[in-house]
Amino acid sequence: MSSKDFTVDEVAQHNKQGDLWIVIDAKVYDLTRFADLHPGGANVLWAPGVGKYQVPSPPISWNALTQPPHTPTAGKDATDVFFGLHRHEVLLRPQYARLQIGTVRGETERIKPPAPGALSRVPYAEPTWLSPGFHSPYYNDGHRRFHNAVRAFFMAEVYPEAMRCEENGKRVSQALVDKLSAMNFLAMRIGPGKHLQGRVLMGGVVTPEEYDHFHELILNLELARFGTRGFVDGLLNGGVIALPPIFNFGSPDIQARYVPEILGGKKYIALAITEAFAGSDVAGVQTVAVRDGDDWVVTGTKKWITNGTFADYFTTLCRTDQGPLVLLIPRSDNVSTKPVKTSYSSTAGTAYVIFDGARVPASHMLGKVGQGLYVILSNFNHERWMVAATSLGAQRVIVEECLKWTNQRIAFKKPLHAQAVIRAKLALMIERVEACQAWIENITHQMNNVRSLAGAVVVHVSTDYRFISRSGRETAEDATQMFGGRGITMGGMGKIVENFHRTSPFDAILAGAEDVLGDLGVRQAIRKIPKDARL
Ligand code: HEM
Repeated sequence: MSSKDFTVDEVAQHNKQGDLWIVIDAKVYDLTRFADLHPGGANVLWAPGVGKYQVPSPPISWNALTQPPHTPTAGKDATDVFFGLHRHEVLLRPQYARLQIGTVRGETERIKPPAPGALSRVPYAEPTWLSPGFHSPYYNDGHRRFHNAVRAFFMAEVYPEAMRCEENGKRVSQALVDKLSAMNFLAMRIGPGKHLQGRVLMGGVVTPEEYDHFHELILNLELARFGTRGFVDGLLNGGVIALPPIFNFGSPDIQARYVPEILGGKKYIALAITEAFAGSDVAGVQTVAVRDGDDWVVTGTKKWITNGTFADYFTTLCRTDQGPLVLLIPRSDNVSTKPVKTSYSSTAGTAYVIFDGARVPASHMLGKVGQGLYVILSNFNHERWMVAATSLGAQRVIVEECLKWTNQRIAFKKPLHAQAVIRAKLALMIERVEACQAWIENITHQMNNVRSLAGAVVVHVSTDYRFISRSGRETAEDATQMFGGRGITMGGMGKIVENFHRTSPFDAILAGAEDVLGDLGVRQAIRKIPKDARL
């Protein structure tokens, strides 16, 4: 017998205070010294059925639903008790993994976390194009290769920092930005276009010519899988929304001077539109630009500016005596920022920005005087689509969280999903996420096939955006009910649901309030009703 191979009888003898072993999924843990340090307290570990090892019951499976009457397993072995109270990741943390002293003879572990980057096998946890047996008209093998590379890279390189920054509120590290920049992450997030020319994307897995909006959709959906909304916005979202006006309206000199260092991750940029004075009514901004010789002098404030706390440049909407104007304003002694504490993590760098007579040369105009609203509004559609994609990605993770949780949580002596009311909530969140996916893929296909988001597509982006953000909040509510106290607790079992419940309102506000956008979509549709259309 190997020293790490214990019989069931041996394990069962270590079942008292001062000598406590338990088995979780065929692995033997010595909790004797850990008991007093256990965050859940020591006494729960002496509870009947915990230290005393029993032959594990069959795993509670999704199929159990179809096999009534279900055999209750609560409290009969430490595996089920453990997974009713902790996420699997607890066992993988090095300080806890070392509590394992061996395995139970003749048994093998059954509960394995998917390998980093692997697809989830939980139903609905992946979009259908990634699910065995399904087909899609939108994705090809190149998209699959890209997806594999992105998920593996994100899980290995980005996920650990996402967890840290979401909690400690610090901005993304330069080391990670450098790694992302080597993949041309920010350039890819802006979408297909001339700015990709000559770049090696994701290590060369896709060429700039092949790169399309479905690649971009994949990036957004994968980012959302972290369940860290603040960090996702902190991950250079400022650049995603502030650079296009430079591409589309900046002079060649301005582009040559600023774009390379921003796409290279050496400098940061934010989009400065919203103010305490004006949100969805962008035309109401109060920040003023006054012409003084060859310069513009800017005075005013901006609020809720994503990445603003660490931005070097601001793509800024101002008013002038001849109409709205967008200026690229570098940080200077006359530009200051301070954090705005919102309900998501300050890793997003959300800022209050004060322009106090900031002077910029006229060469920094992005478009003409009077054209400012056009510059900004033409940028909004892409941002809305991105926010909708982020919301969708997060909703899918919530569906997976809820399916797993209701499968492993025992209440009233049955898995939670033995309750019809829980299954009804699951059905609703599944149908919402699949409808959102179908809708966004349709829009993405249109984006691949029109030169700019115009006419009918804009109508759809507006209503699509509203549908997805509303679905997100309904799913957040349902998920929170299923997780109970855990759904309102930061950290632990319900941490992803809690994060989504707290941050899903962002999806209904960023890039224009969802109600304003829904109304915009309907007004545009009304304008398009043929004059001779009658019932
Ligand atoms: C290897 C064994 C174990 C380790 C490493 C461990 C670790 C932890 C940790 C880190 C937490 C804090 C919450 C979290 O991060 O999820 C926790 C909470 C808790 N643990 Fe354990 N635990 C173990 C076994 C058990 C067992 C067998 C029980 C059985 C009764 C138990 C009962 C609890 C309870 C009741 C809480 C509080 C849960 C809450 O606040 O929602 N733990 N444990």
